Amino acid sequence: MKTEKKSLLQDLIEISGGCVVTDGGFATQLEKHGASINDPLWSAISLIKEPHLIKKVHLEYLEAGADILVTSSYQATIPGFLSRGLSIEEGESLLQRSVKLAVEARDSFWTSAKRNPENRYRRTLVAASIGSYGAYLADGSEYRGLYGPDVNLEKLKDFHRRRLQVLVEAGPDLLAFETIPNKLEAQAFVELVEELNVEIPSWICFTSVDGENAPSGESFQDCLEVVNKSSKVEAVGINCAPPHFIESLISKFTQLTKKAIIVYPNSGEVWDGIAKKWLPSKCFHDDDFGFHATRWRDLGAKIIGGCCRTTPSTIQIISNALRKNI
Ligand SMILES: C[S+](C)CC[C@H](N)C(=O)O
Ligand SMILES: N[C@@H](CCS)C(=O)O
Ligand SMILES: [Zn+2]
Repeated sequence: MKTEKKSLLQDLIEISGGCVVTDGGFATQLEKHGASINDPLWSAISLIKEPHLIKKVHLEYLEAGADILVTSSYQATIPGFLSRGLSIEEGESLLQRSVKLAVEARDSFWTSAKRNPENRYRRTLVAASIGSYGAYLADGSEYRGLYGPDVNLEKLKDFHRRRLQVLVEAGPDLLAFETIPNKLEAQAFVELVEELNVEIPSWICFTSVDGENAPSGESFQDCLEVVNKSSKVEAVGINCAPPHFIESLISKFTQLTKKAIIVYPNSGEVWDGIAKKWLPSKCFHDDDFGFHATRWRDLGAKIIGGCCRTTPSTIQIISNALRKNI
C-alpha cells in the first residue's frame, strides 16, 4: 500500500505535539525599530530601504520561539515595484531577497541554537507571504473584499502568477496566502498552485470583519468549499481579524474542513486604510494571547500566532503557553 509522505509542515506539527507557533506581525516589529512604512508598498518598502532591519526582525521572532517565520513580501508585488520606477528584474530580485533574508536568519539562528543540547527550539520553517490583491491596492481593501466588476478570476491569477513563481523559486518551505477577503481570490490561488505545480505546501488565510463571514460577505462555507478541493493547500484559517472572533471561527472551520486550521489574529485594533494607521478598539494584550492560545489549540487550531500589532513578546507568550500545556 502506498503511504503518503508527510510534508515538512505536517512533520513539524507532529513533532511539536500537535500545535505550532507562527509569527505574522512583521510590519509592527519593523515599525518598533523606527521604520517608516506609510507607503503604498507598506512593510515591503523595507526590502528596498532597510533590508538589515528585516533580518533583525526575523531574528527577534526566532528568539521568541516562532516555529514559522512569515517573510516580508506581503505587499511586495511586481506592479507595486514597477509603479515606483523599478524594473521587472529589480522587482523580482526584491521578491527573492525577501525569502533569502528569512532563510539566512533561520539558518544562522538554527546553527547556533542546535549547538546547545538544551535549546528549546525546533527548526523553523520559512513561509513566503503573498498578500491579497486588496493589500496591493493599499487602501485597506483586504478588509472589504469588493474588487469591482473588472476584477475577475483571470485578472487575479495574472496579478499573482509571476510573484508566486519567483517566490517559490527562491526556496521557501511554505506559501502563506494572507488576509484574503473573498472566495474569488481563494479560487485564484487554488488554481495557480495547481497550474504551476507548486510542490511546497500552502496555507490560505481569510480575514473577517464581522466574525462570521469573509469581508466580501461570502460565507466561509462557500470559501472553504473552494479551498477543500486543493490537496496543495494544507492549512486554512484566519489572519489579521480581531482576536475575539477566533474562538467561534475555529468552531465553524472545524465543521467545514479536514485541513489543519491556522489562526493568527491581530490585536483587535482597526486599520484605517486612508489615514494609514491603526485605530484603537477592543484589544487583546500579550497575556490575553497566552490564555486564549491554549483555548484555540484545544478547539482544534494547529498553527497559532499573532498578526498586526502583535510583537515578538506576544509570540513568546503564546509559545510558552502552548509548551506548558501540551
Ligand atoms: C494588513 S493592512 C494593515 C496592510 C496595509 C494595507 N494594505 C495598506 O496599504 O493600507
Ligand atoms: N505579515 C504581514 C501582515 C499581514 S496582515 C506583515 O506584517 O507584513
Ligand atoms: Zn496583519
